[in-house]
Amino acid sequence: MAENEERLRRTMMFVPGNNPAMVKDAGIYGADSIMFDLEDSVSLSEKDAARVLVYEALQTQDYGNAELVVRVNGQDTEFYANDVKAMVKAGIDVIRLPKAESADMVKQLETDILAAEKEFGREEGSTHLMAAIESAKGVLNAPQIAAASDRMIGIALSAEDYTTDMKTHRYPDGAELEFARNMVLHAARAAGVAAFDTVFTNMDDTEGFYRETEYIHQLGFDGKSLVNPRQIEMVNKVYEPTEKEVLNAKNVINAIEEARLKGSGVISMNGQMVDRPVVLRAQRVMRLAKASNLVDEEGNYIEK
Ligand SMILES: CC(C)(COP(=O)(O)OP(=O)(O)OC[C@H]1O[C@@H](n2cnc3c(N)ncnc32)[C@H](O)[C@@H]1OP(=O)(O)O)[C@@H](O)C(=O)NCCC(=O)NCCSC(=O)C[C@@](O)(CC(=O)O)C(=O)O
Ligand SMILES: [Mg+2]
Repeated sequence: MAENEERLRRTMMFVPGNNPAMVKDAGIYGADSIMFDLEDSVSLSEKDAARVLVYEALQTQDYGNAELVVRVNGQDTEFYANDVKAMVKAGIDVIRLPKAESADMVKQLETDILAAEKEFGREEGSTHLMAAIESAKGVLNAPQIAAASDRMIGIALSAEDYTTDMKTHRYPDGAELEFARNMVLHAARAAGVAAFDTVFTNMDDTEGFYRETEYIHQLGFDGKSLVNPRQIEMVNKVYEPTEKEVLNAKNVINAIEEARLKGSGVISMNGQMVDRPVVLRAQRVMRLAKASNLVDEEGNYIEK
């Protein structure tokens, strides 16, 4: 990936940290981000074993280009400190803080990561972090949470815990999540970090999964947290640009490059004004097209 190119994070798949087969094979499904879980999918009696299993896997397995994330246990647990230390030592890309409710919690994680980087000789600042918003308090503090650290890559809505906190549960139309989704999304965008929608847990409801993914794609989320590899291809399908969108994006990028050579930042293309926001959208379409193998190295659409 080029230095300044924004990483695509359409799919962030949870992998229970106590399941050796799933941990070993997690790289074969093509998720943009693999998220090893040490928190709620791991029973209390297996917490230490899961940490060791994930640590070993990070030393020995090849997960290709996937971003590697670990969801550590909460800061109020006896496992949190050892989780953070072990994962920083292993060289994890991102630590996901569950049940984030304040900027102070994020700053605490930042402090703990820095201490571990120093202790284990990791480059300072090389470990990134993200926060999961799982309660009313977390939603209301989402703007401060998202902006709390330079290491922050994104915030995620966690609807299972959130709906429990709100004394409701999940409904097919998602009305109970409307406020939280919009808060998380706006907080992320205002802080310049990624926004992840929540997991969808009914593996057999393909229609419901597509409906929810199309909705959050329309809102502007970068992607979703997932619990099963079968969901990856469905999300990628929803985020895949159409041929018309790719051709238009390519034309926009060509036209603006020509205009810049002539010293102009705004042009008209087919009667439509093309300026910076249009160019940024076109660049994102081209990144998505590349990830879906719709274009060649030069960005030309590959006819099927
Ligand atoms: C759901 C199910 C049991 C279904 O099992 P099934 O057996 O029907 O799956 P199949 O499709 O038949 O599996 C076909 C092949 O894929 C392999 N495979 C399946 N899943 C895989 C996977 N995840 N990673 C790698 N490999 C996988 C499998 O081993 C098999 O491999 P093989 O035998 O070789 O063919 C299974 O997927 C699973 O355990 N998921 C993870 C659950 C989990 O992590 N929950 C915690 C996170 S949520 C949470 O905490 C709430 C939250 O906190 C969220 C937030 O914060 O966002 C909030 O508050 O909202
Ligand atoms: Mg949760």
